[in-house]
This record gives sequence, structure tokens and C-alpha cells, in this order.
Amino acid sequence: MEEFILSIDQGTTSTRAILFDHQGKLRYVSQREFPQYFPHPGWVEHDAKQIWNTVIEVVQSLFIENNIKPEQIKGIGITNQRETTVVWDKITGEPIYHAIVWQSRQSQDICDQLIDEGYSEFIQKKTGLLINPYFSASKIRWILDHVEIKDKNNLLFGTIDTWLVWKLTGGKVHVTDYSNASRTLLYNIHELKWDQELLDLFDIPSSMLPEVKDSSYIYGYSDETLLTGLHFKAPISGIAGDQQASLFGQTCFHDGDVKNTYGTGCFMLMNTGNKPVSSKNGLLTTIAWGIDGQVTYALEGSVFVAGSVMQWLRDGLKLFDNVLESENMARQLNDNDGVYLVPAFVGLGTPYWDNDARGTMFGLTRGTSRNHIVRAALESIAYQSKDVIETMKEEAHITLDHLSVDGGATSNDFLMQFQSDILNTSIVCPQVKETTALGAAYLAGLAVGFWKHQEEIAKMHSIMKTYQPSMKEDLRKKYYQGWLKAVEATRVFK
Ligand SMILES: Nc1ncnc2c1ncn2[C@@H]1O[C@H](COP(=O)(O)OP(=O)(O)O)[C@@H](O)[C@H]1O
Ligand SMILES: O=P(O)(O)OC[C@H](O)CO
Repeated sequence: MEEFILSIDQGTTSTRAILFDHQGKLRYVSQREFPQYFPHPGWVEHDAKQIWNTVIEVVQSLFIENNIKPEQIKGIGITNQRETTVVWDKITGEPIYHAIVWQSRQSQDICDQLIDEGYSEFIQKKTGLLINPYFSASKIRWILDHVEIKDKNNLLFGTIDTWLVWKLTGGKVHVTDYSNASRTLLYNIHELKWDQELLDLFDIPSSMLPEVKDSSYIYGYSDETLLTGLHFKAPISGIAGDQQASLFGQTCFHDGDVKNTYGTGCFMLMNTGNKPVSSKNGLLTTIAWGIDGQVTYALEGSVFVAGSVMQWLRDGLKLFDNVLESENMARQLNDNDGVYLVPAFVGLGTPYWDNDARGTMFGLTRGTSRNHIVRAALESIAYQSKDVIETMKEEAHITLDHLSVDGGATSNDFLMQFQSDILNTSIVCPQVKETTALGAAYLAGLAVGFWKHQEEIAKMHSIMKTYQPSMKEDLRKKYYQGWLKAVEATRVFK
């Protein structure tokens, strides 16, 4: 009977269950989108119970539709949208508020106060992060401030990995891994512990926090009564935040290896080995993973709105019915004709970290068509990634001979070719596009002996497609200068 690792990839817009075989090949996938809630401008929320339901649905349909027997599963890997914050009551098992999503800005005031009080350096030294509503700490504080609570002692906090493990184990295990802990603004990435001074600063009881473990580790077993009718008991043996998981899935195992993921947002991570490299230019220092008690660090550039700008064009502006159409629309034009879209819907991330910036469009004329707006949106994804790469080059003194990419939006050929042109660098797409899920599967497989070591995994990595730059230097410069001007103007207009 064939054996698999089950990977659960809980992303910002959808949940996927994927089976990988011993060769690291993607064999079966099941996926469900779930509702996004925007209760106020700049706020983004999910219903944690709906998220859990999508997990049950995708796992069940994966098994039933492909006739998979539970005993074929040798381990479960979980990877998740990071920072998104759930607080629930451990007695009732009920979340006390919606999950506050990483993109949400509702805890801005809490962050502004700490910045005004001069805590930025103090917090960056301990966590490698900036004071920003993006990270979990101010979201927890916001929930504690805004929800009527009967007994604080019964509350548990978790990022989505923690919530899912707790649900999968029938409420027995409250745990996270180093990569997710490092995104909370409460974890000391040098001492590898929850930091009491930060807990005091945000006034968060330590009793709410999960235990922090390696990213490849047997955390517990799935409760067989939960996934109805499947009698499904398997070790949960890998956890990593989705961006770190894709770094692992791209086999960026060595100091200096870089990848960029094009999903809801864009996240570029560089492996920095066993050294946390601190940034002066708006990059984040974070934990990539922990294996056998050894932590690997990464430097990260974060773009808040990338693929989601295409969803806005589809759902908000109704410029097309399917994001796949965007490629053809952009190709109708030979030039951007000076039209720029800066999708700062929830502010700007690396390198600007401007929470107050909002989306803007420039260069409109009577000749501007839907195609121009679509092209400008796709170009904005590439320009934002260039902003991050330029910062990384400056900060880490790297020369990049290629960029490994993954994520939903990499299926857009126009975008990938434009990215290659604007960076003047080749872009390399792996055979397995679901690199995030693959990384979590690798971590889970290593813990249960499905794969023996990282070298075995590295040998399985293969490339599907490479894009080569073909744009003339003067045009490349003109396009990027236009973008920088558009960003500057966006930041003035507040
Ligand atoms: N062909 C495409 N062109 C542009 N964007 C796309 C395309 N296909 C998917 N996307 C975008 O990619 C995102 C989905 O990618 P995915 O990696 O699944 O994201 P996440 O894990 O954040 O949910 C969506 O925001 C979607 O708009
Ligand atoms: O859902 P994604 O893939 O865009 O990832 C979201 C990130 O983890 C947020 O930090």
C-alpha cells in the first residue's frame, strides 16, 4: 500500500489538503476558499470555526474522492497564514472573537502608543520585528480590550497552526513551532523563549501562550473521532509558517539561499544560517525553522498586497470573472503608458512600513482602459518585489544570479516575465508549485523517518521553468523610476 505525508496548507484565502509521496511528488489535492470579513476599512477578519470546517472538508474529500485509506498517512504537516490571531476559551472550545488576520490594521492605536513611548529598538532587539499591527501581540491585546471576558484564566491564544493542532488533537495539545512563535512580537528569537518583558508591555498573561517546539517534531496525534468516519489517527509531525515552509520546500537550506512567494501578499526570505541578521532598512529578522534543537534564521521582506490586488480587480471592480484572464488583458498592451497602481490597501510593508498609506492610481488619461489597470496591478506585484530585493541586496550584500519563486500568482506568465525583466535576473519556478505545502510535508516526513535527512530531500528538488530577462536597460529604468515616483506621491497623499 502506497504511503503519503498529508500536508494541510491553511492560507489567507483558501485551505488545501495535499498528499505527497516518497519522491516528494504532489499526488492529490483538495482545496476550499472561505469567507473574508471586512467589518471596517482596513480591518480583515476570518471565522476560526469556518477555517476548521474547511480543514475537515478538504481532508475528507481528499480521502473519499481518491479512495485513500487513513493508514496510508505516515505523518501530517501543517503550514499556515502567519500572525493571524485566534483567542479561544479552553473549556467551551469557542473562539471569543473572529480571527484577526495578519493584514488587519485594527490594532494600529496600540502600536502607535508603543512607538510614541519609544519602544521600537527595545522590541526589535528581542524579536527581530517592528512594532506593527501585522504581528500578533497587538491583535491579542485588542481582543482582550474589546471582548467581554468572564474568566481570563481559561483563554488560549494561537496562530492558525496552534488552533488547528488543538482542534485536530481534540483539545489536548496547545503548541506552536519556532517559525510561528517568531511572528508574534512576544518571542525572544535569541533566547528562544516567550519574553516576560514583552508580555508585561502588552499585558498578555503567559498562561494563554502555547508551548514552542521544533518545526519537525511529533506534537501529538490526530483524534480519530474528529474526521468523521475516517478513523484517522496519525502523528502531527511538522509545523511551519507558510513563508518559512516554502523556503524549506524550495530546499533553500544554505546561508544566502533566497525565495519569493506570490500569494495574497509577497514574501521574500533569505536563509541566514544560524545567525540572526538584524536590519536597518525595514527587513525582518525571523526564525526559518528549528530542527533537532538547532534554529535556522532568515531575513524577510514583506509585501502586504500582491495576488489580492487581482482579487480586488475581480470582486471589487469586476474587471474580469477569473484572475486567469488578467494575463491576456495585460498582453493587449505593449506598454504601461505611464499608468501605475500602488495597492497600499493596508499600508505598505518593506521597505516603507507606512501604515497610513492607501491605494492610489496615477497617469490616467481618456485613453486608459481596463487593460491598463490590470497591467498596472500585475506590474505593481513585480515592482514591490523589486523594492524588497533592492533592500535585501543593500542590507545583506548579496548578488542574486536567480530568484526561486512559488505561490498562486506565479502561474501568470506575463507577471513572471515582467518580474524577470524588471529585476534583470532569471526567475526559476520549481516542478512542485505547492512549495509551501511541500515544505510542511518535508518537515513532517523528517520527524517520522519518511525521509531520512535534508540531503535526501535536496536531491528531489527539480525545476519546471525558467524566465530570462529580455528588457532593454533604459526601459527597465524608466518603468521602475515611474513606480518609485508613484510610491512617493502615494505617501504624500494621506
Ligand atoms: N494567474 C494569476 N494571475 C494573477 N494572480 C493570480 C493568478 N492565479 C492566482 N493569483 C493570485 O494568487 C493568490 C492565490 O495564491 P495562493 O498561493 O493560493 O495564496 P494564499 O496562500 O495567500 O491564499 C490570489 O490572491 C490570486 O488572486
Ligand atoms: O496567505 P499567504 O500565503 O499570502 O501568506 C500570508 C503570510 O503568512 C502573512 O505573513
